[in-house]
Amino acid sequence: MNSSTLAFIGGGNMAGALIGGLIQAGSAASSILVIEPQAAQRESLRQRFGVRVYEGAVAELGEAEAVVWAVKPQSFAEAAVACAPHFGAALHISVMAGVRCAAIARRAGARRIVRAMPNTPALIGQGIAGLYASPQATADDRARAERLLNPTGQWLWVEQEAQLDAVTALSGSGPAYVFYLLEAMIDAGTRMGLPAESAKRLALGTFSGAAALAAQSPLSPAQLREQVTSKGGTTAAALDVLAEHGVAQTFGAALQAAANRAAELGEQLN
Ligand SMILES: NC(=O)C1=CN([C@@H]2O[C@H](COP(=O)(O)OP(=O)(O)OC[C@H]3O[C@@H](n4cnc5c(N)ncnc54)[C@H](OP(=O)(O)O)[C@@H]3O)[C@@H](O)[C@H]2O)C=CC1
Ligand SMILES: O=C(O)[C@@H]1CCC=N1
Repeated sequence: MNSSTLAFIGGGNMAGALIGGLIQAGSAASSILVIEPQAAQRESLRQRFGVRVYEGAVAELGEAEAVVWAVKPQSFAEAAVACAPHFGAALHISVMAGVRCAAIARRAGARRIVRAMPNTPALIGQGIAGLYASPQATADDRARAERLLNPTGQWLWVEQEAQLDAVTALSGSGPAYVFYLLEAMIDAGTRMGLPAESAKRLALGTFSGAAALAAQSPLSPAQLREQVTSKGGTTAAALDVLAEHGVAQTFGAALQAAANRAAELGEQLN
């Protein structure tokens, strides 16, 4: 990463993950500035990474060649009013769920925009993000966004902006579904008599092992599931209960609700 100035608007979880990755990848701390209203967050970012932190919009935003929008969608309008007067001709990269390029262009005066939808495993370099570039973004802009995301894990580009709502529903919110299943499996194991620590280890090992197998195997997830499922055996008994309760359909409905919410957050800002 080169050392031209990068400005983060919002210094919470996602900004912290991205900044941590950039610093580890060799970016100079002095090239990163963060606007963050919470004193505790500012202090944490300053101590962990040595970046420049400010409570509110400052003239230094004009130095930024790239701006990263990492506030909640509901905070974007107010933040844009405060910051927009200071921006130069920067590339704008947004990680905000739902907020459309059109709204970022209109409210922040941005022209070249890349939207990214990362997820929290980015905190340990094992995230996966979807990226979308506005038609005005250049090849250099895309490369810059890739350099921002690289240290946090994997990324892929989508062709249509609306597809980012599906990315948000699947992988942006996705870690929460995995944690939810983990909690349920650990609880069940504990109720069936395992020590809590053992149940946790077994559940975690099962998730990481199954994910690694699915990633490496030429077989589809459905075929891998069939390999586990002996006729008349234990897995079949469990899967019958999941089917009776329509768990696959429920998952479908849950992801659709997340995508709808992303679209709604976007519409509120148009
Ligand atoms: N968490 C996740 O898993 C993911 C989040 N995202 C997106 O990333 C964005 C940030 O999420 P996350 O990091 O979790 O949220 P956080 O709440 O941790 O961070 C946002 C920070 O921005 C601050 N803020 C509020 N208003 C302003 C302002 N006017 N100027 C500057 N900073 C401001 C907030 O302060 P205060 O608390 O006072 O409001 C808060 O500290 C969201 O848009 C979300 O959709 C994307 C992918 C995954
Ligand atoms: O829950 C949210 O709105 C954010 C976006 C994706 C993950 N967290």
